[in-house]
Amino acid sequence: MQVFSVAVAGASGYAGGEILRLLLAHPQVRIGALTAGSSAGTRLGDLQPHLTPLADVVVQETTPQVLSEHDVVFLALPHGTSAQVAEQLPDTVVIDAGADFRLTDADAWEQFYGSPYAGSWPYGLPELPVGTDSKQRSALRGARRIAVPGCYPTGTSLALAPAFAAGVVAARDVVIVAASGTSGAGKSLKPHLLGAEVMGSMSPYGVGGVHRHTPEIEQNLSLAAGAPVTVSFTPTLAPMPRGILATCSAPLTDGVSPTDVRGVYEKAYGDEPFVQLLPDGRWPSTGAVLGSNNVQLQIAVDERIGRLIVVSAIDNLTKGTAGGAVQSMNLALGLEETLGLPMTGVAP
Ligand SMILES: NC(=O)C1=CN([C@@H]2O[C@H](COP(=O)(O)OP(=O)(O)OC[C@H]3O[C@@H](n4cnc5c(N)ncnc54)[C@H](OP(=O)(O)O)[C@@H]3O)[C@@H](O)[C@H]2O)C=CC1
Ligand SMILES: CC(=O)N[C@@H](CCC(=O)OP(=O)(O)O)C(=O)O
Repeated sequence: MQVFSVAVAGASGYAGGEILRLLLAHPQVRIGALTAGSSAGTRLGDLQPHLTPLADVVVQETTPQVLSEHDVVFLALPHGTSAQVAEQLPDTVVIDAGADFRLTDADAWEQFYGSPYAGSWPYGLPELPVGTDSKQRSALRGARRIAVPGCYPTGTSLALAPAFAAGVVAARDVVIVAASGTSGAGKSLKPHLLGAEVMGSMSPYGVGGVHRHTPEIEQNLSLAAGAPVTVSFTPTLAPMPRGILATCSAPLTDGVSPTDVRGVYEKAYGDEPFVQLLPDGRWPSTGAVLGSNNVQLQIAVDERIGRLIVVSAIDNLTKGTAGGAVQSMNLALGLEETLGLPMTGVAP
């Protein structure tokens, strides 16, 4: 059995920590260098106390020399940092959890990120329908560079893409409201994320089409539809550490019945190991997907106003980041896609 050496840059952060949690259970991976920024020189056990088997590994500085000795490098670094590191790793498979290479439209990048465009890499969302008969996974097999999706785009794109791919919704008045756990904002100290601000309270942010995941969601849905799709996207912060619950809706095409829509989703996801269309009447919850690579979905048709409503739940750190990253690595290396990825959540 082939074993691949893997380094993680950003090992002290939330995304890097979750990548390591999954890699520790991966049968074909040997964890090598762990790197970070200001915490270089610290034992991982002092930074990520839940990663017991790696407690005595000392985190190193993030340099091309340290990282290039590996078959695979995961980058879990702030936006802009990963692009600089990746270009110095020409011979390594690089899986970037950051946003640097997610967008194919340079103007959209500059508008939403306000920095120079670095380019685009194959997008790491294997289950994403691309047109009627294809999925994004075909672009990931054997890839040497992969851009892992943002957490909101993962849950929301998988919620609506089958409907766009099948043409059962119209590409206008698409509305998405999603609540995220606070780990989505990373580990660094931010005043609006203090416990006293977040506990027992919910609030929106990035309202009015300005959140940087808006163009990423539009890119995914446009790819599915084969035509431009625009969305109204409103993120909200929820008083929980992990999870994203997204409520997504779009106008139904004339003459489409609730049974037709259910058939579309059953066909799109019936064979997907990580995407579960729940039985009628049961609704997704973040608690049920906690710590797993699963996406739970449920659909409803509001016949009174002719809209499709799709609710999705993911764990933002697992399927929304690290799980998507490891799943993409499996495809890039020609391994079984599900290796090392939890399909059971943690409850209660
Ligand atoms: N949290 C989430 O749900 C998701 C996060 N992501 C992406 O993953 C990436 C990491 O996010 P997250 O883990 O949340 O962030 P954190 O703030 O928790 O971690 C950031 C990591 O980057 C390291 N770092 C910061 N600056 C540098 C630098 N100049 N050189 C080397 N290392 C540096 C930090 O090291 P140190 O501690 O030593 O400073 C730390 O390990 C981001 O691009 C984020 O957008 C993607 C999807 C979802
Ligand atoms: C709750 C929260 O703050 N979430 C983050 C998104 C996390 C994510 O997916 O990050 P990247 O696109 O940066 O990789 C945000 O809204 O900025």
